Amino acid sequence: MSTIVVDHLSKIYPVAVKEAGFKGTLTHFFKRTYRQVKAVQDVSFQIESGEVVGFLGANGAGKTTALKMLTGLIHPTSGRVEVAGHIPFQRRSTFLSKVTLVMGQKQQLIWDLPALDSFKINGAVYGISDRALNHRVGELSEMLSLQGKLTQPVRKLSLGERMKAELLAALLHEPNVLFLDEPTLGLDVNAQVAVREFLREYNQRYGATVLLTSHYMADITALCKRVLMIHQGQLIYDGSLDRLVDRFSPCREVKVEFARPYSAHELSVYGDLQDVEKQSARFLVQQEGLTGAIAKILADLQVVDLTVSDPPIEEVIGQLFQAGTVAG
Ligand SMILES: Nc1ncnc2c1ncn2[C@@H]1O[C@H](COP(=O)(O)OP(=O)(O)OP(=O)(O)O)[C@@H](O)[C@H]1O
Repeated sequence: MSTIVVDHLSKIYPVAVKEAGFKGTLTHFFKRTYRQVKAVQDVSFQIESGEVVGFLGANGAGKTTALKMLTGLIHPTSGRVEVAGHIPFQRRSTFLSKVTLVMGQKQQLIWDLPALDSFKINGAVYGISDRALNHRVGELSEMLSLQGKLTQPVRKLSLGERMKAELLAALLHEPNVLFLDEPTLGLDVNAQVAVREFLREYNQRYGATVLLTSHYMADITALCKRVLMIHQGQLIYDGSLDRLVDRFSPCREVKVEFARPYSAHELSVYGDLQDVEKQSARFLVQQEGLTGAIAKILADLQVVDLTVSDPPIEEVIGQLFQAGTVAG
């Protein structure tokens, strides 16, 4: 059974336009003109109970807007959304008790209080008994390896511990539909892995349905078999991650530091040049040509350091769009 049903969903934001200067301010004051930002355009998909789905798109593609409509924070301009059998924007308590939204860049825990105190406040808001709350905190803090960290003020926790405590707070009411917007944003690699492992275990233990956005491809590959890809508000891909990667010959990111400066013109023959600074450069190189490209860079140029990594997901997506390899 589909837990999430999105049917021809659109969101248009009216944005006031103001011309520069005093005249512009005066005109704006008396008669406002608006332009329309089509943040989400005619998007349809369904997510089955227990699925973990990655929601991909470059900055400004419309992911957060879609998540806000799915959680009832904003009203769609048109189309229909149903989550766990509810219309989100009605904000019924039966709906709110089933879903949670975690935004990596926003925090709900109170900075100067121990996380445990914030949990008690959340518990009261959701009407969770002390006994049930203690049990839930014990279970989740064990899964998140947070024991002993919940009685110190949140400001004293590391970023990774704080994100885990944020997750704990967001899951106290036992939601089974999780909307996660960049849950690993800014975390170091170990903390990213810990959060990922937790999400996998939570999904398996509680059969939770998860829709996840992340700029870290590793989050998506570790957790999601299926991905939705949104571009300029439109859904351009809905299918398996494997098929997406198969369809696009993956690139690697090659960062090089040189002993002397080279011009962009000189460097452009070694790969798809992304940035050049004084004595460093960053390329995207197709996987199959990687060894040859590195050998040529090392042979031709005065290299001090060279690293190869996965490119940021936005660039992978950007490449996909440029190459026109992803069709609707
Ligand atoms: N409240 C708003 N008013 C006007 N325009 C908005 C508003 N919120 C978002 N937008 C615009 O809608 C578009 C989609 O934004 P959204 O935040 O949904 O993208 P996103 O995919 O989540 O991006 P990011 O990865 O950068 O968070 C962007 O052009 C953005 O500027």
